[in-house]
Amino acid sequence: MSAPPALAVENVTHAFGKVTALDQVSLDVPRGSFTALLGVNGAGKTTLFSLITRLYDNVTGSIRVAGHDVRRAPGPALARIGVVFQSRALDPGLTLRQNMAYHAALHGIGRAEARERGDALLARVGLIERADTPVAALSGGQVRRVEVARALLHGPQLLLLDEPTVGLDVAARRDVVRLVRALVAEDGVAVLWATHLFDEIEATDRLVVLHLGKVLARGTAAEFSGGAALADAFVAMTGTAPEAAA
Ligand SMILES: Nc1ncnc2c1ncn2[C@@H]1O[C@H](COP(=O)(O)OP(=O)(O)OP(=O)(O)O)[C@@H](O)[C@H]1O
Repeated sequence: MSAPPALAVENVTHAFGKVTALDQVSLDVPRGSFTALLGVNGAGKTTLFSLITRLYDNVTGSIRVAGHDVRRAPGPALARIGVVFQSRALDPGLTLRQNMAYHAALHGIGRAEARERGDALLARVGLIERADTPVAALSGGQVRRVEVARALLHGPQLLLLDEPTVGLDVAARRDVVRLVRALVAEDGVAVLWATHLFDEIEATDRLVVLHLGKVLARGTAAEFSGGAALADAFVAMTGTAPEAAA
């Protein structure tokens, strides 16, 4: 039997009162793949991430991480997930190394191993020279790269990123995208990348289009756009104005 995917979401529905944020959502992220989750504001991306990471209990359906159901086996499932949320996860007054040590301790990683892994990951994201600098002195793009390193401390198979380039300038966006794609290609990490920015998606990427809580399309970006620009295909499918989709 082949190994289960890094993430398998089946028929997940979630409502906030009368608002159905997710409606029978199914998708998967194969091991070692980059999958883009494309949706404009209110699509349900953050709600989905909150269910995968058990901030919310999923009400119906199932979510499995490398075969482990997040409700029935939360420990093994969560141990395999790294997350970069929209909100900042680092203490700005602490240095990069101190932040890494703190998060390693939260994962129960011993001091010596934490230092070794923390430094290796800071090197991986190109910031080892800044290891003893406070996070407050970094640029927005550098902070994002440290957040990626932090999310990888416990060696997860699946990395979730919720609109990680929002608020960054063009060069910093490009660096973060490149870094995460390299983690997939070279380190075998599986990535689910939530975004509303079409230019972050490449033709060969696996793509899930989420709109108003429903999955409207799954496949490669090229299959979805059928030769047209991705934004045009999205607007044609959803009727959402280009301004909102930009
Ligand atoms: N805590 C909450 N209480 C009530 N409604 C919520 C809550 N969180 C999300 N919603 C609603 O659920 C729907 C999906 O929101 P969600 O934040 O998951 O979308 P999103 O794709 O992440 O969009 P954004 O990029 O704006 O965060 C929206 O209609 C939103 O208003």
